[in-house]
Amino acid sequence: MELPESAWEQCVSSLQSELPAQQFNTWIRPLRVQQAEASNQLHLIAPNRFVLDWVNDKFKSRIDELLSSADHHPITSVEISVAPRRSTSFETNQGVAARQKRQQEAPRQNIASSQPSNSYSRQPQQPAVEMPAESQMAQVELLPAAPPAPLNNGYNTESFAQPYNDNPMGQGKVDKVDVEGGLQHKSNLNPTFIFDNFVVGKSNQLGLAAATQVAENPGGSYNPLFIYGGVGLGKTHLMHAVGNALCVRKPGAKVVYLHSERFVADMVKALQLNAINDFKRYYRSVDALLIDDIQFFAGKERSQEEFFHTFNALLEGGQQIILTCDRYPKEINGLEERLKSRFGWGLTVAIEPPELETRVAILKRKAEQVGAPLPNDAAFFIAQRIRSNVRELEGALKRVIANAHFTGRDISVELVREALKDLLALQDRLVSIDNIQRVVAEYYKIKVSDLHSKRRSRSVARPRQVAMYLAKDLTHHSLPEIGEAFGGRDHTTVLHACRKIKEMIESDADIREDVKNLLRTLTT
Ligand SMILES: Nc1ncnc2c1ncn2[C@@H]1O[C@H](COP(=O)(O)OP(=O)(O)OP(=O)(O)O)[C@@H](O)[C@H]1O
Repeated sequence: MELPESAWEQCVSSLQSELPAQQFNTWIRPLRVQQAEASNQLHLIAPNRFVLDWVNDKFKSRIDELLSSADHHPITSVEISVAPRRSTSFETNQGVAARQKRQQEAPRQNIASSQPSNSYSRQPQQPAVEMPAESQMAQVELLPAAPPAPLNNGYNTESFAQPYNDNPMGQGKVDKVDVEGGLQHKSNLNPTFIFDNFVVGKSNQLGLAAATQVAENPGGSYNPLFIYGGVGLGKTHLMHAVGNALCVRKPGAKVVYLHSERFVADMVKALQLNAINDFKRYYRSVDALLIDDIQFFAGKERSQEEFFHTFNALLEGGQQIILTCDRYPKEINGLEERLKSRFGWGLTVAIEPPELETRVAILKRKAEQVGAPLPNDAAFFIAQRIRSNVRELEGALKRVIANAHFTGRDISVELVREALKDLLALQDRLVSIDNIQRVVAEYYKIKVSDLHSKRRSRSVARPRQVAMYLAKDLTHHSLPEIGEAFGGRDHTTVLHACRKIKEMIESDADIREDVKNLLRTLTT
């Protein structure tokens, strides 16, 4: 191994232990080492300017520090630049030729005018040469997308993009219908999922920043935009927000949202009806393709194959792709390697569960939207009880509002307690001190009795402190009560444990991960 590379590996593993997984995956993981000219130099490649600027701003000094003190071969000069343009089939002459062929094949009668109505400002593209992503950004303002093909084989393209009605607020996905040259196109965009009503906090600010960038520069260097994170955290909302913004920016833009299961179902249907070419043409003609929950592609080889080609064609044409997933691309089992690696070509951002203040802000905003006054103490009460999922937060709020409506009372903590009685009772069972001790002991592979014991070895003392911290955070027991439940300890011991773990959550990635996992187990 080249010396700078092994120094970089060391640096990466230090950063991995120092940073939250979300930050590590978003900013450090995509960096690549370029062949260095001297053993004390390192040249890193960032996939795009967004990552480059962020890394330079936030992590460069730490990277310099770690590399200059690398064990055997300190690096004295570190340079980071943006990835050169990819020299794959995407931007090769064959790629351009393929796209031109698609355009020529598209039937003339469907082109209303020589100006494409469904593209962003696009310029003819030069055959590709290796060039930095800077020039790529300008260059991907590309050719018109292939105009829509006529329907044949009796296959109605409308069915490609049925609304996928998974909106828990109950409005359903409202379709936008464009009629272009006889092709009925449905965007499936939910008009209520917009940037304006997306509440930002620490947990989702990266996702929002990336989505905003894409809305401002579709088909630019953040293509594809890959948003990942747990259930009900706002991935779909952000994706629609980009789509809606694109339609405002360019009325008539052909933006298509669909769930990955719909893509699979439509593909199967197209195969059955012998209409796979229509299927291909349809998806390759869009300005932006938004596919939700792509983990459902796992294990579906034919769909992956088809999606792979669609994906390539869209990227090649400078058309924006946005994908969401419940996990980091590399962690999707059953997905072809070539897709995994392509998913990381643009920008990958994580959305984390919202912290307390963001949960309160979301509740207040949602209540305001429906004109229901929600006092702060009631909002805090709900937000403290429902932690891991915005969709559940919304569900709880809906129940509270409905209860206030039917009983003719104002919303208060008391009313919240009544409206959410069954949910809170279930939670109380889940987050009793006994259960916390059981879950923590299981997680750290120790015995519950160890948590009660006087043993002070690190392997027991740290889990005990974590369990005390969780007991304070999740239950309503006082410090003396918690101390009592941990082998009759003093309340100052509990207080010390809570402070220590709180501090470690900031400074120690392992503890942060442990607490996050335990919270997830205990609250969902
Ligand atoms: N930051 C936020 N501000 C306002 N609303 C939010 C926010 N995050 C999530 N929501 C709302 O929470 C609900 C669930 O969000 P969404 O459907 O986008 O989640 P998801 O991450 O795509 O979940 P899944 O993985 O289940 O598809 C939506 O109604 C959305 O509007």
